[in-house]
Amino acid sequence: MDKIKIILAGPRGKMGTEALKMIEAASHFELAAAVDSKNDGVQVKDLQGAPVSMEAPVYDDLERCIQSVEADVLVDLTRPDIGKKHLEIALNHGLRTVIGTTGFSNEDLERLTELAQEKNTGAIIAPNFAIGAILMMKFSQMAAKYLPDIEIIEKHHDQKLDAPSGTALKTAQLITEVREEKRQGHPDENEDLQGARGAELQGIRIHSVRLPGLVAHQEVMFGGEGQLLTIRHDSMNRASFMPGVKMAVESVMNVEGLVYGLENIME
Ligand SMILES: NC(=O)C1=CN([C@@H]2O[C@H](COP(=O)(O)OP(=O)(O)OC[C@H]3O[C@@H](n4cnc5c(N)ncnc54)[C@H](O)[C@@H]3O)[C@@H](O)[C@H]2O)C=CC1
Ligand SMILES: O=C(O)C1=N[C@H](C(=O)O)C[C@H](O)C1
Repeated sequence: MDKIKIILAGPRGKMGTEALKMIEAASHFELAAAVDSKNDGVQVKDLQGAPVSMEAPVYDDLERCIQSVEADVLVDLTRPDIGKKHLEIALNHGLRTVIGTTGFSNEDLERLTELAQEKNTGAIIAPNFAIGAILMMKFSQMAAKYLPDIEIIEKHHDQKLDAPSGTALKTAQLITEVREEKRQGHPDENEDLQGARGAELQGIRIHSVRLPGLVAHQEVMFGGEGQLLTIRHDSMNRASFMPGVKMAVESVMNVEGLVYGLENIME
């Protein structure tokens, strides 16, 4: 079997450095190049935190990288504004893409779904690669059918740029597929301090906590008469995401159009 040749965007980041280790350890993956915001022309092995044996060039521009190296898949682990641009560039070049970067709006998803169709190219946007988090979202969708009063509390490290998290948005979206829109709380409820009740998506409340010491955590709370159900997932480190990144890279080789969420490719 030919190796899957990967361009990794964001190789110096918390996720990127972990992804480099995963690529190096997978015998059927090969790093074709990396795209960084700087370090154009250096070798990946010379980046801080990179495996010392990784011989692949660094580019500071994705377009030029795609034109210069032979690759099968782009993996993007950068930042919201860059991830969107990168997916657009990759699709325009017909390059299959796995996006772990979060911060995509519904409008972004609609536009990029159309572009993937138009360019006849497969792509996966995975708001969360951790298998346990996918299960947490699926279990929450199941529970929402029976307990429709729901509050999502997501907790992340204080370097996170987007709020709410991609996982919280995806969880809420999955729940809206099975739950009628519903106003929660008292009909006369008033927010005496703006934001006290969190963000709102079709009546579901979403609260974002940002603190040093946290990695990535989410609780979905369901309230019923005389009972509470809490479904919770914790990622303690970035290694927790890597089996999902690996699965996404393998799967994107056979995907048509844009797939939003790893649950769509898990058996
Ligand atoms: N889908 C998932 O399971 C997960 C997704 N994430 C998301 O992945 C993204 C990255 O997260 P972290 O690694 O924690 O962030 P980070 O801040 O540690 O890393 C981001 C990296 O992107 C680089 N970057 C910025 N502009 C760039 C450009 N133009 N080209 C190439 N690289 C560029 C930065 O230099 C930095 O090294 C975030 O959007 C985060 O929300 C994070 C963890 C899990
Ligand atoms: O920024 C992070 O760290 C994470 N981002 C993703 C999200 O926004 O849901 C996935 C995970 O929660 C970690």
